[in-house]
Amino acid sequence: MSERPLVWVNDDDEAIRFVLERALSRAEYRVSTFSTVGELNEALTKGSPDVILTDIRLPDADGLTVLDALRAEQREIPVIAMTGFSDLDQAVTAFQKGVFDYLPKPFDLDQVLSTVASAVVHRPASTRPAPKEPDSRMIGDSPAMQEVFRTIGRLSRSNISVLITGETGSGKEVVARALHEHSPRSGGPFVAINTAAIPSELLESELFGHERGSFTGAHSRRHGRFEEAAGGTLFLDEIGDMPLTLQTRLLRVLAEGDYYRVGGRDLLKADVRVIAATHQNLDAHISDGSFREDLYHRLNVITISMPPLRERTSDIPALAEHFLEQAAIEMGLEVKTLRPETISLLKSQPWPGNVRQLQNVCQQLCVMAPGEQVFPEDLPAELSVAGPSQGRDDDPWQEHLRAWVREALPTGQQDLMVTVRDDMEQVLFEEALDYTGGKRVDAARVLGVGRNTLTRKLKDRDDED
Ligand SMILES: Nc1ncnc2c1ncn2[C@@H]1O[C@H](COP(=O)(O)OP(=O)(O)OP(=O)(O)O)[C@@H](O)[C@H]1O
Repeated sequence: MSERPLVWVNDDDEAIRFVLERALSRAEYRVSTFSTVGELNEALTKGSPDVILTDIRLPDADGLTVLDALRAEQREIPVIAMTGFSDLDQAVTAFQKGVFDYLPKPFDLDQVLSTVASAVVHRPASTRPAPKEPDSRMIGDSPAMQEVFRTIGRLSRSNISVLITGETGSGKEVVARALHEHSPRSGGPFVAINTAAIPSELLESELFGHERGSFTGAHSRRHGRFEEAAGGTLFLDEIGDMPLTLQTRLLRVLAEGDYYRVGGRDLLKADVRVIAATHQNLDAHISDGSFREDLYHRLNVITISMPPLRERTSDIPALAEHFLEQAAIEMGLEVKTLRPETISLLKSQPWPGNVRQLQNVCQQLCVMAPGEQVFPEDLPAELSVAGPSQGRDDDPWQEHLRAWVREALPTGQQDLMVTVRDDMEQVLFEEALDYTGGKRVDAARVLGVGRNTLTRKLKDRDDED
């Protein structure tokens, strides 16, 4: 997952800083605030935001001078200017100096957010944070994953379109990267775009680029993802969310092999292999008319279906080990290991968030688990055990028992019944005696067994000890 975009706000009015910081943080941006041009310039020597929002009239200098500083260093960070003393001249000057957009105060917060969103999407590729080198190792011993590996292997000499289906977090992007890395295009770029994350009105220019002035806010020519991915692979994630008009355009580009930037006249060659992914049922979208059937067939030359994690629980130990190690390296902490009973518990979870959810749990454990070994009780609360007292047929403890049995049987372990019964009695006796303050008569009553039975069993245990 990429990092949240960083927005720097420069305004000498504390109330404005407060309001903007709150609104932007709620919209999932990271925010830093400054109150003078000096402070902002100082910060620019050490860091680089994705977008700068600056007042023009600041106590020490004109806020627009930041544009001169950025230009001198050839840094293309979009700057949005704000001012309470707006007039046409000032707006014109701001645009001439190269601001991304201009917001006269008092502004509407929704307008600020949409302008920032648009600046983030259209910032030049060079200012986007370099994607973290992904650990492209794909883990999975389960038969289902072995089948996925075989398909990737079979496709390694081809450039055909692949549609990857599977629940969210099941590893679709990992598969897309693997397909790219094992393809004749591996020397070219791998460019991913999440169709669902980009406002539909910006998606066309995001994909195909635009010419300067082709629409409001298009202040300079921009290369689209098709151009960025030339010679490589374009990964279209969440393809099911693509608006119909754009589906038509995409289909035409894929069929004809060339396209124009938005507002452009130069015909560009679409030199990409397209891999698409979806967690949705595209058949249903085709039936209700929200997805084009002809585009579906063009994208879906081969389908790879990612099985959900809960259907390949045998992958959990290796995945967890990998994620615990990765988290420890990233955070500079010691590598933790899972106790066998913790693994059994993890295997019995429903994993609605799939591999990504397991990855998050491992990151959490890396920081929070107290010791080097991770015990079941160290797991986050949502993975903890509910007792049988809740009386549901699918209570997790039965699932844990099931997972334990499944694990124990192939190891050749004998006397499973005896082991389980002894452990169960031990827990029941201890808890009941604890509850009744050590009174055996009462403990036998609450457990629903005869007093003599309880006494005999306790004696047997004492003798064994
Ligand atoms: N088999 C695997 N081996 C190692 N890491 C994996 C594997 N599968 C998934 N991951 C990791 O789990 C996380 C989620 O995977 P990925 O982003 O590929 O899922 P996705 O199906 O594309 O999700 P979404 O539907 O939300 O886009 C990523 O950090 C990825 O590196």
